[in-house]
Amino acid sequence: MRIYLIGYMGSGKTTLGRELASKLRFSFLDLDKYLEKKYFKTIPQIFEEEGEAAFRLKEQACLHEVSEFEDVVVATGGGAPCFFDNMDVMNRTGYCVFLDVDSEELASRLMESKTERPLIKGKSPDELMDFIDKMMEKRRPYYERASYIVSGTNITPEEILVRIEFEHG
Ligand SMILES: Nc1ncnc2c1ncn2[C@@H]1O[C@H](COP(=O)(O)OP(=O)(O)OP(=O)(O)O)[C@@H](O)[C@H]1O
Ligand SMILES: O=C(O)C1=C[C@@H](O)[C@@H](O)[C@H](O)C1
Ligand SMILES: [Mg+2]
Repeated sequence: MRIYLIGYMGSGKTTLGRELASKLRFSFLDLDKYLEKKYFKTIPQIFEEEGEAAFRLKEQACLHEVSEFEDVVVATGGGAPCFFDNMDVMNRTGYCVFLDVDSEELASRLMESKTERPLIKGKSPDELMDFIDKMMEKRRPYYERASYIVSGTNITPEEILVRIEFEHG
């Protein structure tokens, strides 16, 4: 059994993923952290030294590995569902949950921690909102291929569990 949390940067994948895993007594895995450990480099370093295309290939390789782990909640990278066969892999090997948080809320959360996220580094609040809106438009069709979509500014792990248990017993 595997649960994949997908959604934009700041949607709460890491925060909710940890809580969900602890409730299910599953392990928790953050795909970004897994990648950094595997390649001995931080994500900002990979973006800077090798470019985004190289990062996406590494991300795909990590997802393929993780898709064979048992009883795990995986917080994916924000862009992971939108590249290669990643969405197919997740839907084939587990339950995929899209955390659908609106851009205003995302921008306010990300303003506090954007230095660690290379795609949004250095943006003003207005630039950030605009950037998120444009990117969400492109990403939404991928995200919406998830088995479950949960939305709002205060998504709880219980809400996700209820959806999964209700539909799968
Ligand atoms: N339900 C929530 N309500 C309010 N704030 C939240 C909620 N979930 C997460 N946050 C806050 O939003 C920020 C981003 O959360 P988190 O790191 O879990 O997102 P993420 O989806 O893992 O982002 P990334 O894709 O960049 O890894 C954190 O500061 C976290 O405390
Ligand atoms: O939204 C994205 O494309 C990204 C999100 C982060 O989780 C990291 O995977 C990386 O910074 C790229
Ligand atoms: Mg995260």
